[in-house]
Amino acid sequence: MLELKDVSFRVPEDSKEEEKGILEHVSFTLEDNKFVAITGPNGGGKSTLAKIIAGIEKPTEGRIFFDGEDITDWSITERARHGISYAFQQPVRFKGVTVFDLINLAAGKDISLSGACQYLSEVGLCAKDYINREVNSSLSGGEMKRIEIATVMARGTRLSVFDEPEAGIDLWSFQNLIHVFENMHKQQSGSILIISHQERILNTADEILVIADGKLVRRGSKDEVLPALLSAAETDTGCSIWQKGVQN
Ligand SMILES: Nc1ncnc2c1ncn2[C@@H]1O[C@H](COP(=O)(O)OP(=O)(O)OP(=O)(O)O)[C@@H](O)[C@H]1O
Repeated sequence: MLELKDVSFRVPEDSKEEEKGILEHVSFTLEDNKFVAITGPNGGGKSTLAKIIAGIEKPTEGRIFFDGEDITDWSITERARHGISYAFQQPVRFKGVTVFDLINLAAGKDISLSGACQYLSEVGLCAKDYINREVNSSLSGGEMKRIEIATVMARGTRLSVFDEPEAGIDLWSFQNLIHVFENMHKQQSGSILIISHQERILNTADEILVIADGKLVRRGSKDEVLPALLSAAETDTGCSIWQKGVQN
């Protein structure tokens, strides 16, 4: 379904003529109906990779294919139209738009109030308290995250990319969030690519990719990757755990 071929993303270094490599020669394929988690140290390049897949950033090198078609030069809108959804690490707010409008817009067709409320309930929000609220700064970060996850569910696209959906979500809601992703996966309504630092989310994945220092340093099933990450995390600190415990 999705294929990244030798993708790099470089930016000019401040006050230098050299370039800084944020992502370096990343290649992988993502099959239909798979749940893939991307993890790795802070600043490793995970969000940049997600943005490149969604079309928010353009790779400086390499190509991206979706169903065999080269989508590297496609805009976010074109990618969304062809079935790629993206949930931001820090969701965008829309003044003057209600939560209902946003879910309705995401669904791409007129849905009933109860249909929209169902999505909110699934992400642990009391629908009647939120459905008519404006998507503005009065909503907390955790509420925004959950509303955004509800909109991605309403879109029901072939590939849903979530950037740290757990960020800012309280512990109780986090348990429910795990079920949301488990259910999405069970329903096999598309592929899920999720950036996460949470063991429980990584545990739900069919496959884990580890991105460190801009490179794909490890890829495998959770049984292959997770034990190495966890044991390294117990005995080590800092960036080296990602390199040491996870090398092929
Ligand atoms: N456009 C840009 N210009 C300069 N530096 C950038 C740019 N985009 C990303 N970076 C840098 O690239 C590195 C990777 O950022 P990215 O947000 O992809 O990391 P991450 O793995 O998602 O981190 P985290 O786990 O903290 O969310 C960071 O050091 C970031 O500051």
